[in-house]
Amino acid sequence: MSDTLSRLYATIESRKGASPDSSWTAKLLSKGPEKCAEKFGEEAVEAIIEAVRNDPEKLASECADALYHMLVMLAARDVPLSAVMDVLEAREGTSGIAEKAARPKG
Ligand SMILES: N=c1c2ncn([C@@H]3O[C@H](COP(=O)(O)OP(=O)(O)OP(=O)(O)O)[C@@H](O)[C@H]3O)c2ncn1[C@@H]1O[C@H](COP(=O)(O)O)[C@@H](O)[C@H]1O
Repeated sequence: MSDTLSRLYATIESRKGASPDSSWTAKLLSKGPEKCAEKFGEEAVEAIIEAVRNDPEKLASECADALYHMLVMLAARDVPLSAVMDVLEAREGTSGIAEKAARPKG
């Protein structure tokens, strides 16, 4: 599963500097990191709408769009997918409830 994401991230990286006429990724990246972030936000909202509507097929499709646009947003800021995976791996085995309780109060 994460192999698919890794391959997709590598494809997105390879589009840096490609022609915006032939690649949607290149077109998006050429608009800058802020636009990429905005686009991710739009796609995330579309996924939320399908989750609320409870349409499993459309939810899966919108989440695929959101994941793709999240990877584009990361690439636009030169944050590798491995950095995200490292954070997730470091959290493995720690309950979210325990993590929240251990946070410094402030
Ligand atoms: N996974 C995706 C993917 N998901 C969604 N999209 C595109 O993201 C776009 C967003 O859809 P929208 O409906 O929001 O587009 P829109 O309404 O025209 O956008 P606006 O003009 O309203 O901003 C569409 O053009 C989709 O085709 C994707 N484009 C590319 N990929 C992957 O990226 C690879 C490289 O793609 P290119 O960079 O185009 O070669 C592909 O082989 C795929 O694996």
